Amino acid sequence: MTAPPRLLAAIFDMDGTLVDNMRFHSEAWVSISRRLGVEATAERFEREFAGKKNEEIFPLLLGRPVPSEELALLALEKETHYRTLYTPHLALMRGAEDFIARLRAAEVRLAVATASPTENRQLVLDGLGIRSTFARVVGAEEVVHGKPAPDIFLAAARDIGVEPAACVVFEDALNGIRAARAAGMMAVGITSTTPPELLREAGAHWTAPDFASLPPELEALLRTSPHGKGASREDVV
Ligand SMILES: O=P(O)(O)OC[C@H]1O[C@@H](O)[C@H](O)[C@@H](O)[C@@H]1O
Repeated sequence: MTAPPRLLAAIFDMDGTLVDNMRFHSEAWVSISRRLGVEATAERFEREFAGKKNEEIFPLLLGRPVPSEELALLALEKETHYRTLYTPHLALMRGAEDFIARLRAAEVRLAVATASPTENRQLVLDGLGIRSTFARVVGAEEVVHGKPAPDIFLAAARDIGVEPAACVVFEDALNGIRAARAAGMMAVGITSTTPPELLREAGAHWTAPDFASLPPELEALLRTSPHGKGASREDVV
C-alpha cells in the first residue's frame, strides 16, 4: 500500500468494534428469522448482513420487498430483542478506552460510523458515556446505502474535515472493511466476529483481536498524527 501523508482521523464502527456485541445481534436475527419461517444462521448474519441497514437486510432475508410500515415493525422487534439480550453485558471492547485516550492526546479526530439505529446508539454511546469523545456520530438513517457502500465513512470524514486517505477505519464486519476500502481509507479488521484471513481478503490492511493488541504498524501510523512522535512514511508501509 502507499503510505498516507499523515494519520488525521480514526473512524470507528460501533457494533462488534467499540463493543463486543455481535453475538447478541445474531441471536436476535436468528430468532426473528425463525418466527418469520426463514432459515438463517448466525454466520450468515455475521458474514453477509453485518454492516448493512435494517431496510437492506429484511428484504434480503425475506426474498421480497418489505413495505416501510412492516419494515419498521420488524426492525423494532429485532432491535428491542437485541437490546434486551445485550444490555446486561454492555462494556467497551478490551483496550478501547486507553487507545481512544492515546488518539485524543495525539489530536487525531474521532468519529463513529454505524449501521445501528438511534436507540442502539443511545444504548452503547450514552450507556457507556463515550458519545462526547467523538466529533461526529453518523448513523444508518443518514445515508442511503449501508456498508459495503463507502457512503457512511465518506460522510464521517467530510463532516470532521479530513480527507479519506488520512483516515483509518476500525471495523469487524466484512461489509465494513469493503466500505472503508471503497472510501479510500486505511482499514483495521477487529476479529471479534470474523476470522482475520477473511477480513484481510475483504481488504483489511491489518487485523487485531481488540484495541489492547494492535499491530506494530499501527503504532508507527500513530506517530504520523499531529501530536505523534514522528514516524517516517516508510515505517507505516
Ligand atoms: O455498523 P455497525 O455498528 O456494525 O452495526 C451493524 C448492525 O446494526 C444493527 O442495527 C443491525 O440489526 C445489525 O444486524 C447490524 O449488523
